[in-house]
Amino acid sequence: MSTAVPALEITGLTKSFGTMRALDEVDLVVEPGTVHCVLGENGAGKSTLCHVVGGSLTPDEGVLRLYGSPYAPRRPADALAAGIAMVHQHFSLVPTLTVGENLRLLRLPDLPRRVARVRDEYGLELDLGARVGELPVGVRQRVEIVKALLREPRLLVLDEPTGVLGPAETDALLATCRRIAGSGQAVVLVTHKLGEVARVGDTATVLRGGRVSGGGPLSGLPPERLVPLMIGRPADSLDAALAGTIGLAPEESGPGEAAAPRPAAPHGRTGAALRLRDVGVRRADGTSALSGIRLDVGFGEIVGVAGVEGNGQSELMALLGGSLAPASGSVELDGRDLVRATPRDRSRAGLGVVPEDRLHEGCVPQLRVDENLFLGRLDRFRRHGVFLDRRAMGRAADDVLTGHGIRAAGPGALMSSLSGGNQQKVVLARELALDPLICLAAAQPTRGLDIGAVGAVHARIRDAAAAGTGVLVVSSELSELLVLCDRIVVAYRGELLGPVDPSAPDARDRIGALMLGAHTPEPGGSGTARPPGAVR
Ligand SMILES: Nc1ncnc2c1ncn2[C@@H]1O[C@H](COP(=O)(O)OP(=O)(O)OP(=O)(O)O)[C@@H](O)[C@H]1O
Repeated sequence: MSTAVPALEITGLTKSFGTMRALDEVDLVVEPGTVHCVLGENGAGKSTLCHVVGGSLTPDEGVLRLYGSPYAPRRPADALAAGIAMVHQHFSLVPTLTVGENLRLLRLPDLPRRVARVRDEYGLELDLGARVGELPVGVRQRVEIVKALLREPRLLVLDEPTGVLGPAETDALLATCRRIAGSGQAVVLVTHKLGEVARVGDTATVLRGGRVSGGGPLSGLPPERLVPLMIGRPADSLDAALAGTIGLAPEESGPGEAAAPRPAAPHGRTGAALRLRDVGVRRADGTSALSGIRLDVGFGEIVGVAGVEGNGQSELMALLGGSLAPASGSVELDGRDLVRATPRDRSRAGLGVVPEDRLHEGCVPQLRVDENLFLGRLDRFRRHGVFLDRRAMGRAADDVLTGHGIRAAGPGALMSSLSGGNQQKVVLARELALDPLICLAAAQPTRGLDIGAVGAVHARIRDAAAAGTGVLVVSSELSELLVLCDRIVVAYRGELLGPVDPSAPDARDRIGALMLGAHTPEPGGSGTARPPGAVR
């Protein structure tokens, strides 16, 4: 490790939003030529820290030094001029433009040479003529990284860059981080994934409730020491299967280590909570996004949809949420036709939907947290059918916030003021509270959540299933599906392949093969007496 002046040195950084102290006297040192990981639970202050370094937030107190010089950015342009490039959680590309057009918006001199250098040095290939809106999410993320690297930064800050990436794309990104550090620059990497930390990090700082709870060289901070610093309780309090998936066990959790089997749903209902028959969906340009989909989710059953992103999963969720109508086929909730039902009708009928893009589709950012929690159900707080009893609503919301461990200034805080993970928890809490809840369809339910919250969400999903709800989980995290689901189908080019029994010894390999389009039949069927899943 270098003994030169630190790339970034932060001392006594404090930032409050009203009464919420997001950062409280934070100290942090990043050496050049290293990858420094910033860890912490949802709402710990990680993004706020990134925004201060990137010049989009001004601190209340504290001193920043960049390569030994005082650094006090007032706006993002100051950070860029000082040699800092940022990659935030949300994409900053213009979807209607091509990759090349997006890069030209940077107005950098000598762009072709820079693009060639980034390609040769980091192996990051781009199709400059491709329209960004049509690119898979992993490729879009690559464009964001290239965009940051084109500036030839001295410090690259990545705020949860792997949340939206599949395993191969994550590997490529982590390799890029190492290469950047290897060529002498510094990287700050915000992540929830301890496996990634162990693979690329040199040093770490852990935040908890806005304060530094620990940190130092990662050689002395194995996951079992990081976990208590992050979540305030010992690593062995985590669900065993989950611990495997975050690098606390020697092997990644896999089949056979899946969660203990749940008892069959006590209500003894037969039939399907959700039934899709021969469903076809077309995109706006007329091409087929989903075809011949047959899927049953039984009462009390958890069905997973695996697959590389961009194989029809988004359209499946849009179909269930009611924003996309099928071109053919039927969609039924407990025998009730849903095809023409509005999103509100669906929610009232008992279909909970957690969309992938919670901020834009799952909630109303400019409304309060309590209004978002009871969206569509405000009537229960009306007095004399007219006045909204805001106190009662606030009390009910407070209970939900406490019960779900949601960090917010209070029920009256604007949804947009919550950290990404806490927004996610609000959307999940709202959908899980539907009454009745016949079926819950959740896309990437734990994306962006801290490791303590992931376990809590898995427990809630299992509880809902144990109470008879059918659950459909779309996730790009195969480890998550293997610990959570009774049955897994694989989205491939708009079809659902499988099913695979996650407890089968070769489940991971079989799912991997199906992701590449292999039509391997399940020996002996799904291995359960449950309704058949995708039938191909
Ligand atoms: N603009 C804002 N207005 C009010 N409060 C804010 C604002 N931005 C952040 N906060 C609050 O500051 C705290 C820290 O948020 P931050 O986004 O930094 O957390 P985080 O560690 O990045 O969390 P996550 O892992 O969920 O992304 C949170 O409690 C959040 O609600």
